[in-house]
Amino acid sequence: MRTDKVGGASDPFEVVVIGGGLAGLAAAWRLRKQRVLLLESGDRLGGRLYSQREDGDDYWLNFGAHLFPAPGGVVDSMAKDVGLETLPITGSMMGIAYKERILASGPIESYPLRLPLPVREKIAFARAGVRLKRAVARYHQVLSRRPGESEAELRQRSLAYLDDRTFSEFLGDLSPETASIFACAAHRATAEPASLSAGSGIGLFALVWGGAGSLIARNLVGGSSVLPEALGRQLGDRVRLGAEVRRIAPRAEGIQQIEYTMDGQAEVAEARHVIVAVPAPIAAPLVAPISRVAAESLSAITYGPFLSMAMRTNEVAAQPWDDVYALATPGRSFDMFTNHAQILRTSAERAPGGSLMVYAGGDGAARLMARPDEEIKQTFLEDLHRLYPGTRGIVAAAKVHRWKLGNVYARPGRHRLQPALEGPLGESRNVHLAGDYFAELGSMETAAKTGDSAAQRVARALASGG
Ligand SMILES: Cc1cc2nc3c(=O)[nH]c(=O)nc-3n(C[C@H](O)[C@H](O)[C@H](O)COP(=O)(O)OP(=O)(O)OC[C@H]3O[C@@H](n4cnc5c(N)ncnc54)[C@H](O)[C@@H]3O)c2cc1C
Repeated sequence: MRTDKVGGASDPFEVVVIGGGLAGLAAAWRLRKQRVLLLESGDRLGGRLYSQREDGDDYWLNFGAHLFPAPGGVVDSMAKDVGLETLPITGSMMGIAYKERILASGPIESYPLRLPLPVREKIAFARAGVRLKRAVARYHQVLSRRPGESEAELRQRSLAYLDDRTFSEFLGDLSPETASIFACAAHRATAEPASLSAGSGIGLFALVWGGAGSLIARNLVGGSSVLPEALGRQLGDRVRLGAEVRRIAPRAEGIQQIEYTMDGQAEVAEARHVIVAVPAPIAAPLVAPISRVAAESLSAITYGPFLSMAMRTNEVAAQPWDDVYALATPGRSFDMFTNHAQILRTSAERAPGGSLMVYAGGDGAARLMARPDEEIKQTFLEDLHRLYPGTRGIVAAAKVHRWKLGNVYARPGRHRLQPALEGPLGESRNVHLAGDYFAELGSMETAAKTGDSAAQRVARALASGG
């Protein structure tokens, strides 16, 4: 076993970051002028940001997160630091396809009237919609930041909002048809309405209806992976890929020992601070020797799966989905249809080809992801052709990706887990958590923000000799 300090020097690393998703990257990026090492178990950076682009192709395949937050946040600032710029999405983001009808324009309040539902269903759907709209308005009111309130305090209030019941209980009795429409929305959080907390379900709609300033309103030309790749290039040898951390343990006062494997070899690094930026179920056993209570909270955090299929298409003419960015698709094998070429449809002349993705979340995704790739492809493609018959014959390539830990979601009672996760952990207060699970719904910005906050804490401690 090799013990790695700083390039052979006798001092330990100032900080080791575990996990190269956005949370870990934000931490490493903030601390790039320190002696920092980022350990990532996979063969690429980005975690749940994952896109692929063939050399010379204008289009990219997208498998994971793709909606970037509005300017002004941590993700935006990192992107700008490496010379990238996200662009506002101009296509429809709130479309819905139900049975044979596709609604991709007009006020959402009009959807219940325009969907092919029996009159009684339209009324029930409209009623639930009004309750939800009111709850979203209240959510924005209640959760606007109070003077002097810290991020952690705001998070705690946000997690506690309507955390005593499920989203199903909040929605009340719905017929199976209307319930399937709301279930499709909950699947965007990888949950079923009966397991999602009411506050979380309302927060999801607040996000989706959030408009241009929302956490999910922009795109990165070239694909989401362009950002982690650019950060990785600049971080250079501060990053180790294929480095799977197995254990963290206090070695001496103020020093943590990080055991990992790389290229089949056992390795050890030592560090004054450790930022653990891996999903909660993976973080739990890692921090157990340092904080039992944090490990227990991490183990109780819930994730659901996503199953995505990215497709390169080879159409030569304009298509009915050209102006659509995202469409909810209740009642199908997938819950969402997204058009990743939409951001490129800026000129009057429409370039041939395109890139689409469909994905499922929640119980349906869990069932289907157990099947072989070919069966998943066939199931998704048949449904896609029913949705847009024009897709028949133009799908040149389709690739499936399984996200077992697709996204984090809050169950009722979630806010009680939070205090154990905030702030430095352990006797030496030098182990820190970061990740999207700090919020009731995972997002790029939460991940990056928590990584950045942990890094700022570390920078302050190092500056004062800690
Ligand atoms: C299909 C899909 C669509 C999504 N859409 C959006 C969207 O449009 N907008 C949005 O804001 N969010 C979206 N999300 C959520 C968003 O991707 C996540 O919230 C965010 O990227 C999480 O970042 P993270 O750094 O916390 O975790 P991750 O991205 O999961 O990063 C954790 C990293 O740790 C590594 N790791 C794990 N174990 C170890 C170990 N033992 N040692 C070393 N490394 C380890 C992993 O390989 C991974 O790279 C989506 C997610 C999915 C899956």
